[in-house]
Amino acid sequence: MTKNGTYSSPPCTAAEVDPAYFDPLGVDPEQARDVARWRRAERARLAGLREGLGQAGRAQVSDRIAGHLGRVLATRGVRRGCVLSGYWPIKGEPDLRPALADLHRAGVTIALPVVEKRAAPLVFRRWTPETKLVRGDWNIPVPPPEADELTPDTALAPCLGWDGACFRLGWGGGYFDRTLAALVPRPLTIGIAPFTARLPTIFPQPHDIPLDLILTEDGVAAERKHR
Ligand SMILES: Nc1nc2c(c(=O)[nH]1)N(C=O)[C@@H](CNc1ccc(C(=O)N[C@@H](CCC(=O)O)C(=O)O)cc1)CN2
Ligand SMILES: Nc1ncnc2c1ncn2[C@@H]1O[C@H](COP(=O)(O)OP(=O)(O)OP(=O)(O)O)[C@@H](O)[C@H]1O
Repeated sequence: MTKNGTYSSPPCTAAEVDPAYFDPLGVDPEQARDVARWRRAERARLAGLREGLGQAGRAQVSDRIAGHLGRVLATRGVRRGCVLSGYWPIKGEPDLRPALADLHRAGVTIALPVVEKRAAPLVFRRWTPETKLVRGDWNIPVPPPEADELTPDTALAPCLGWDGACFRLGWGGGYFDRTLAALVPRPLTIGIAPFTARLPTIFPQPHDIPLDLILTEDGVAAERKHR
């Protein structure tokens, strides 16, 4: 600490030593509060927008995303023996469960995310079409505790909102960011969302980790060239 109360080394150093470390002192508290408030309002607006698509509109979005997913995964080398984490859709998220079942039949090992500890990285557990799910945190159906724990090499991340730099706005728990910060090597990450959930920017904060690509009903809508 220097005499004017600032630290003599930049706040990013700790995160470089341990990528799971996120320094709250690296954030201007006033700006962080403004962004948090804006995100809360955007989450409500985006959830309403998705609601407005109606069941039929959402089903069409889901089917079209599923149609693109196979090709994107094949291009990225996801095949038999790979571990892909999906998600069990909640609150109008695109429903890719039929695609997950198809991938399972094609020999891809499927996992689902589980909140086993609040404010901690997600755990991934094996799912097959025969798995009897149990109610997890936030009532999200999850594989039972005895299902194998896996490390995904590819992860699907449902997005409430997304931007052109591949940043994701989720439900506000920070779970995907914490998980990606802790996973070395980082899996290939694919954000899943309707195209209309696009934002000019999510005002990325130091803890936000961009995804590798965003897949919408129109196909790949954003992509990072360098991982
Ligand atoms: N289908 C699906 N499964 C998923 C996710 C997802 O986005 N979709 N997640 C993706 O990460 C994880 C669960 N994410 C969660 C995110 C927030 C809260 C939660 O309790 N939210 C509080 C607000 C928290 C806050 O603002 O600090 C709430 O709404 O009451 C729970 C789980 C894992 N599984
Ligand atoms: N690596 C991290 N370490 C500590 N806290 C983190 C980390 N990543 C995110 N958080 C905290 O989580 C909170 C929510 O983050 P954010 O608004 O980005 O959520 P989100 O990505 O939309 O949610 P989710 O991933 O659960 O859908 C923030 O207050 C942030 O400080």
